[in-house]
Amino acid sequence: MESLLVKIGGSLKGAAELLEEIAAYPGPLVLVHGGGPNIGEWLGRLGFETHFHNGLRVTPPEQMEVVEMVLSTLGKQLAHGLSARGRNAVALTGRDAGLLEARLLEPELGRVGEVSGVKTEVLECLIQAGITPLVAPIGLDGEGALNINADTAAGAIAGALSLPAVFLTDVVGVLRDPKDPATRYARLTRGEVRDLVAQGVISGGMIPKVEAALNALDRGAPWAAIARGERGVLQGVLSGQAGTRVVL
Ligand SMILES: Nc1ncnc2c1ncn2[C@@H]1O[C@H](COP(=O)(O)OP(=O)(O)O)[C@@H](O)[C@H]1O
Ligand SMILES: CC(=O)N[C@@H](CCC(=O)OP(=O)(O)O)C(=O)O
Repeated sequence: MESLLVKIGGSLKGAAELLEEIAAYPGPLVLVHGGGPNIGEWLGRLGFETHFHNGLRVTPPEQMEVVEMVLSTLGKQLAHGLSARGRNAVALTGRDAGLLEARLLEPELGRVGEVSGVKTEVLECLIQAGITPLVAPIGLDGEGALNINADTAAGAIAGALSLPAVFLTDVVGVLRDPKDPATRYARLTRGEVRDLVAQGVISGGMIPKVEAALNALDRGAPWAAIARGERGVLQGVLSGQAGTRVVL
């Protein structure tokens, strides 16, 4: 069975149904998870205000520790959820074995990074050993941890490992009308993506997803798709029945 990189959106909050689906996949998987809603919730509880700029969370240094704590805990919870369902999983962040080298994106965004290098060794070792790695999107530069959008991290890792990239989220794919699941695009080219972003049809959290899908393809992923994290989705995406395939 084909190896896949699967990105789990924070919007899915590790739903039991999704864990069942992922645990049951018969082939090797590398998982990258988000956690945006949980990060927002914890920042709020701790009295921090949170702002987004072009879909990225502005992350002042004093909030970075919270981001890292939330993502690390979420990774461990997901690893437990999968291990308990018979798929042994280990949760990592970009700090482990130098996995995600990053650089500061724009100083005005605070500790927000983009991936500058992926050290794939630890992922390859775990896959070889039959263990599923889960990666939280924390990168490292010379100063310490950087907050990376999880879609961006997933695209970079899929490219580095030459794995198909499957972005699981809370919608069935890219939609012409975000409120109507019947308007799903089965396939989108780079040019079509660019037009839909310019028209405002693709907005918010969908922008980093389509960009990450294109980036993964540019870096060597054989294919990329965006689909809803539900039972049967991985087979659906593999057969081309579910989700939106992004092509070059
Ligand atoms: N054209 C579009 N089609 C589908 N969803 C869209 C579109 N434009 C914006 N979105 C939004 O993108 C969201 C998915 O991104 P996001 O909330 O960041 O998810 P995740 O946490 O899974 O990464 C959808 O729930 C929807 O509100
Ligand atoms: C820089 C940046 O925006 N980082 C994201 C990282 C988590 C993420 O991307 O989670 P989702 O997949 O749930 O959106 C954040 O702080 O929310």
